[in-house]
Amino acid sequence: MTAPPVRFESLTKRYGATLAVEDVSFEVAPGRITGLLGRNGAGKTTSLRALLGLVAPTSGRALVFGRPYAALGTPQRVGVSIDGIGSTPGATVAGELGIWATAMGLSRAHVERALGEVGLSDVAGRKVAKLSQGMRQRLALATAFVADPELVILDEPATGLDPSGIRWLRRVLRERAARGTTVLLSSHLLAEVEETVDDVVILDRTVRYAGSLESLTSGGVQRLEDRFFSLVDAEEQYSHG
Ligand SMILES: Nc1ncnc2c1ncn2[C@@H]1O[C@H](COP(=O)(O)OP(=O)(O)OP(=O)(O)O)[C@@H](O)[C@H]1O
Repeated sequence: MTAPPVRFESLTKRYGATLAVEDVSFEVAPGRITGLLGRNGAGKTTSLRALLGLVAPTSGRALVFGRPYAALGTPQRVGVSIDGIGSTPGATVAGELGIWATAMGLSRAHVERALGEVGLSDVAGRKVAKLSQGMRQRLALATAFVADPELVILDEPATGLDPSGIRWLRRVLRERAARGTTVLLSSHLLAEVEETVDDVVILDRTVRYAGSLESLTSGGVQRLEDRFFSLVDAEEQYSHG
């Protein structure tokens, strides 16, 4: 049997006295868009960082195509956008993306295709430092897309986008998924991703729900936000978070 693109097996991570994630298990289905949803501090980034080998689990494991990410051998299969994975001060848009492409042994044509896909071709020569937050999100997406990967992992891709940017993101991710790419994205913006995701993992230190959006919302009869709060019982914390 082929391994799923992403599989968490009882992953627990402690930072000293803080239990960031506990006994997290779920799978991401191929060719679908899965939203890892939770309030601030629910453990989304920790889970994605553990998946990418950027933090060591306290116990359990998280696998990409059945292996630890570091043991994948073909990292080009996975595109990643997550905070803290480098950005080169002073680089231009095309220069920054070119650094990634070169590191992965890709050609200039990959850079141009990815810039086109995220609508940044016209600002290829602009300094990254001069980009708006929305354009930075597009560049982060281009970084994830540059190798034309089978799996894309995006930490909070909707943050900083205005309503038209969110619509645009939805369209770009849908087009990717239609071509067979699997997408795992994290978000604390429930309304923004409600129309984007096929499957949902609700995280509140541990998994509160993992399954299709359709089942969670009874085919759209209930709002994702209402179902979310009924599962995590965190309205108070969320409104202050
Ligand atoms: N390096 C660290 N050292 C200590 N505690 C940490 C560290 N990283 C995260 N935490 C804690 O672990 C918990 C989960 O944080 P995490 O960043 O994974 O959540 P999140 O869902 O991504 O939140 P946000 O949406 O705010 O980024 C929080 O209590 C956080 O304070």
